[in-house]
Amino acid sequence: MLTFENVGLRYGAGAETLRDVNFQIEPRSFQFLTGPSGAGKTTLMRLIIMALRPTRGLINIFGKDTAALSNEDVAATRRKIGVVFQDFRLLDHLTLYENVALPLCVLGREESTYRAEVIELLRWVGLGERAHAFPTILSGGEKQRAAIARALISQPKLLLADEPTGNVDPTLARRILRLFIELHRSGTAVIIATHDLSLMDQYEDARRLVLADGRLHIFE
Ligand SMILES: Nc1ncnc2c1ncn2[C@@H]1O[C@H](COP(=O)(O)OP(=O)(O)OP(=O)(O)O)[C@@H](O)[C@H]1O
Repeated sequence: MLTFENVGLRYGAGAETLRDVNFQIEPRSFQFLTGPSGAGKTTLMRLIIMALRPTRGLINIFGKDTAALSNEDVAATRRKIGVVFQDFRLLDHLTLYENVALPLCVLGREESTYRAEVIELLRWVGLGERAHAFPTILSGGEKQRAAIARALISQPKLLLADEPTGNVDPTLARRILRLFIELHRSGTAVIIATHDLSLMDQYEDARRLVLADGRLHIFE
């Protein structure tokens, strides 16, 4: 469902941040993306969601060459990808329910068609009681789980999560990992960017994509 072929990315005039990156992501697969701080994990995720264009190489997603996509196709492709950003990106003036419902609301869906789905998803991430709270009064872990719910509401085929356990204690990190594993078992491909070795050790079946010196090394 996603292929990188000889992808390079250079910011400005400096050296390449990513070099000759080659990998494939299969449907229903689970992988950790790891590497030292500054290795390019966020950059790689931004390439996948087409927030950045590669300096060279080919990126093919859901069977299409991303270089050939029209703006409309880019928007349609992004709707198939759920993203949990490092900084959550919740809107503070909306309740959790409204934040999670937003992607569907933007698509013009009637609230009656999704209300139950949003409540169910908030329950699934353990925030059923917090549906009408505003993000400003939530803990880091609660915001994290709300951001996960929002990424999942459109039932994406591919989920990207950037340091999804960076702000939570080990118990909550385990719980969040279990949510991602459950999601993967229900058919979504999952890529989790993380530095957290103990988190990766909890799911040894996962592939590891390791960035170092701009190159990607794959451990099946
Ligand atoms: N917009 C930008 N312009 C110039 N350089 C950038 C930009 N964004 C990132 N970089 C540089 O690219 C490199 C990779 O950054 P990136 O954020 O992708 O790393 P990361 O592996 O996600 O790091 P971390 O684990 O600390 O989040 C770093 O050297 C960073 O300074």
